[in-house]
Amino acid sequence: PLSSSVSSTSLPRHQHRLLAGSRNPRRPAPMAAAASTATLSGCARAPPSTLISSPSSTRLAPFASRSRPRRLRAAAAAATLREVCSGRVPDHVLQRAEDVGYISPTEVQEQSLPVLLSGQDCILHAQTGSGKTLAYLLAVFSAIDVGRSSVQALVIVPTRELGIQVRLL
Ligand SMILES: Nc1ncnc2c1ncn2[C@@H]1O[C@H](COP(=O)(O)OP(=O)(O)OP(=O)(O)O)[C@@H](O)[C@H]1O
Repeated sequence: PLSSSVSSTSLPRHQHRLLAGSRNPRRPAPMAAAASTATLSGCARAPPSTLISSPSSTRLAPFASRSRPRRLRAAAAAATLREVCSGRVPDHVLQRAEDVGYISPTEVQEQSLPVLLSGQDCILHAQTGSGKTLAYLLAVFSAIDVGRSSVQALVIVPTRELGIQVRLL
């Protein structure tokens, strides 16, 4: 149930999509789907997908400058990352995030985490290096049960290089 205004082929490679609990098993997730889990709360009756689109995403830089992380707009956020996650992300995950310096959310995180953590489908549309990966990983951590040994979330990325980056984060 993706937003009908966004087709799976019209988005550039760097965009990530989070499909939180597909409600239609006959409709496969698009190739660019970044993560999927069947255990997000409220997924069975979640409203249609939300498209989070950072204004800066319409001004894509040349490929050379997109290939390295951008300076993040984190300091201007009103709430801390911990506050935005509002008790839905395990404390040890937030503590680890703070230990490595993730105190304030980036713009795309600030906008998307309330939606993601409520269990809704969400498409994140923002420049490379804007913090999309951490946003959907926090949503995954809020949904999985670390006591279970079965696979509960799947992150699919289009290149091996991106897979390594996600794993490092
Ligand atoms: N809230 C934050 N505070 C500080 N640094 C952050 C924050 N969120 C992410 N970062 C760092 O910013 C860098 C870019 O983030 P990330 O890889 O999540 O961006 P992205 O939008 O997913 O990029 P891409 O489109 O290339 O996959 C990473 O090095 C990450 O560690």
